[in-house]
Amino acid sequence: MVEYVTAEEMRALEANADYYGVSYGTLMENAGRKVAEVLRALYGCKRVLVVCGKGNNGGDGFVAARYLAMSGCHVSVILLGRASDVKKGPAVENLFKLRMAKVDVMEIEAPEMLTRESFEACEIIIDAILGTGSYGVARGLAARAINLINNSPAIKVSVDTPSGFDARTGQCPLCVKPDLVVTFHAMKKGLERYNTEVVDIGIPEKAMTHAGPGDLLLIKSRGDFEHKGQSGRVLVIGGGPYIGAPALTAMAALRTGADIVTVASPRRAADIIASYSPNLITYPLSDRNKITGADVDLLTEQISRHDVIVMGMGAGHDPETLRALGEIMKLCDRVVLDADALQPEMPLKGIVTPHRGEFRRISGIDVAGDGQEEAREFSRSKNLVTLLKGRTDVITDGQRVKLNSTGSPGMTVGGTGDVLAGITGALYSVNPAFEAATAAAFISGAAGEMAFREKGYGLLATDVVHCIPYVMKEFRQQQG
Ligand SMILES: NC(=O)C1=CN([C@@H]2O[C@H](COP(=O)(O)OP(=O)(O)OC[C@H]3O[C@@H](n4cnc5c(N)ncnc54)[C@H](O)[C@@H]3O)[C@@H](O)[C@H]2O)[C@@H](O)CC1
Ligand SMILES: [K+]
Repeated sequence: MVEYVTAEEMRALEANADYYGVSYGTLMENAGRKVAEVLRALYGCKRVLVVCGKGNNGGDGFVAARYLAMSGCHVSVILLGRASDVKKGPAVENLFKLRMAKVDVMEIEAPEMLTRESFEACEIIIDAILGTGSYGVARGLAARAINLINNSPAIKVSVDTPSGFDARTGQCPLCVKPDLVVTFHAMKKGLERYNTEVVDIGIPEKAMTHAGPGDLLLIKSRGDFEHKGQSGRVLVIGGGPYIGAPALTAMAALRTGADIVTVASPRRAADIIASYSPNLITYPLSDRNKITGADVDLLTEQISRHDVIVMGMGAGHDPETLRALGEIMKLCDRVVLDADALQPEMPLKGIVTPHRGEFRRISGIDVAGDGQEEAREFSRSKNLVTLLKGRTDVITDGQRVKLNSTGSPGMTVGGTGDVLAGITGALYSVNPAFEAATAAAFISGAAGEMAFREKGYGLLATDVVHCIPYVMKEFRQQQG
């Protein structure tokens, strides 16, 4: 079976590779070198014209041109724009290296500079105009260059995708008609119709198996939405014997970007939580001290008004409370279940976030090794997503499995599990369960690492909450 990656998944893999030590620059170097190698092996050292765009696809073209020139081939380069239009770090660096290697680069400042003659005086054209960053129909200089390339008798080799190919849709209304596509890492949907060679560019195994910043690129969060409420409404149901736990969950959900977070708690807890922070909306339940059967009807409307319910934290295990939690669970559709809501007799669904002891309680299984197989089988049989917490977290929907190894030793302090549940709830309110749980595990651990750098073993769960927006901002900005 052919393994496909989408343009978004490729971006995520590249970001994870960078995080796990193979930089964007190294990936580009490998990509360009591989194109030059394939071309030399198939066609020998002919006169080559490399047509480069301003993004990273063009960057690959600069690298390929340098390698071909170094191996003695006659190479010239057309850049569709000015050198100053090349903005992305690795592409800028490789344009510089190309100039240092004394390869002629012609900067195209106006459409008239693109003439038929320049595309006919070569035997091979490397098409490095647009890659996976392309969307919609090719425009401007790119469109003109694509037409001229297609009218040239030269052999055409496309870098990663034929320019003009929209990797999001697999559509190609106006694109280069290549003799060969050299695509990176894995097949992209729609490329089957071309003569395509897949080459390895050194994305490390860990970038695929482990959560990383790339997993944040696969989810939506605040900033991807325009109106209030669109970034998610989360209802936290918990509290009773413990009061801080649901408050931490709610604060974490807010810091992750949820628009509206409501905490439904027994009255005593609700009053105290309301006094913690003006950011928290509380919904007092019927009893003063614990969640009871009388709350089931009371919560029906609240549940319908929120996108995701996060429940269990701080509720205690009074039998009446557990019975009520089970009944409330039946009313929920999208739900994150933690702590006291993790009981074997409950109708578990959505995302469960057990540590190993809780996992034993709900599955009857004592995890021996890394827990991957046990968690996967449990998720498959219950049709839910498991986020099994540990030194290395396991996230699985029964089919896919991701590991997460962010986190710090200081996170053994109480309350960090409540924080993770809150992050998970906020992301799940606007994303699919598996992607939300994976990104949540990464963010929670990375926030814990940041808090540990600042506070060492004195870190508190509230410090982790404080760091959530910083890590989300940092990792979303770091893209090649
Ligand atoms: N991110 C990375 O580090 C790596 C990226 N790689 C290469 O980078 C490519 C993706 O790079 P980018 O994300 O920079 O994107 P591209 O280089 O594919 O294109 C980006 C540029 O094209 C413009 N554009 C988009 N659609 C257009 C259209 N229809 N008509 C005209 N212009 C259009 C955009 O405004 C942007 O300036 C991959 O295909 C691959 O070749 C490889 O170097 C491996 C490493
Ligand atoms: K291309």
